Amino acid sequence: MTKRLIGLTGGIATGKSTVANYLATAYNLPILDADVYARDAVSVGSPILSQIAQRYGKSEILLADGNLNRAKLGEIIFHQPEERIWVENVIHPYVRNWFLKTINESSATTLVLVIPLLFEAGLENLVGEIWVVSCSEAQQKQRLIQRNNLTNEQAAARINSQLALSEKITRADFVLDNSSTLESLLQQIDKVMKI
Ligand SMILES: CC(C)(COP(=O)(O)OP(=O)(O)OC[C@H]1O[C@@H](n2cnc3c(N)ncnc32)[C@H](O)[C@@H]1O)[C@@H](O)C(=O)NCCC(=O)NCCS
Ligand SMILES: Nc1ncnc2c1ncn2[C@@H]1O[C@H](COP(=O)(O)OP(=O)(O)OP(=O)(O)O)[C@@H](O)[C@H]1O
Repeated sequence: MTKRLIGLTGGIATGKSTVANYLATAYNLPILDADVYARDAVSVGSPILSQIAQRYGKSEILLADGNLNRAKLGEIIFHQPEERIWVENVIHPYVRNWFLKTINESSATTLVLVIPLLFEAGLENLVGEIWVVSCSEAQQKQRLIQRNNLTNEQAAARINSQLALSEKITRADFVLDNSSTLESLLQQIDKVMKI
């Protein structure tokens, strides 16, 4: 039987995790999260973390305990597009393989794949339908600043590293508008799940 593969994307901090948490609790759906796989890719002792350390210098990019200094790598890749592309080229194949392996091994009939960079990384074909979670640009920036404790400039750099949300909306099968209350968002999810 073919599996229903829901690709959940949107801009940074527009509400993907909020939607995924609801799909997990209310619909008991398994959630596969690209950010989790991307973290796994750079775990202590991994070949990918070694490559990153080699490029940026161990003392520069690793914390005292050997973990990746994520804030430091973020400062680099969200300000230098060529470095972002380099990092993506080493991490994305790992993430893609993890998705393929997990989908293959799962006995679930419906799976939710949370992929922030679904369009940017050309992963449209991995999923059967694309849901885009949206809100206004001002809300997105505000939520990002608040949740990650970023400056206005840092938040803008992250947002600008991604394909414009307006463009993602045009490529969606379903758009979930998260510019209002949580309740309104959950109602929209229930509606789409009934289709
Ligand atoms: C730069 C890193 C270390 C910053 O870590 P941090 O803990 O601050 O953020 P986290 O990993 O939770 O990501 C938060 C969000 O940032 C955005 N983001 C992450 N990487 C990218 C990128 N290469 N381009 C655009 N946006 C990105 C996504 O919306 C993501 O959901 C990390 O994001 C990273 O390793 N990025 C490169 C790998 C990647 O492309 N990951 C995206 C999923 S495959
Ligand atoms: N309707 C809403 N009203 C107010 N705040 C919200 C709403 N929906 C989500 N938020 C808040 O906005 C922030 C971003 O939401 P969430 O973490 O779900 O986004 P995300 O798209 O998964 O982010 P990322 O791209 O970083 O993984 C969180 O702090 C969340 O609590």
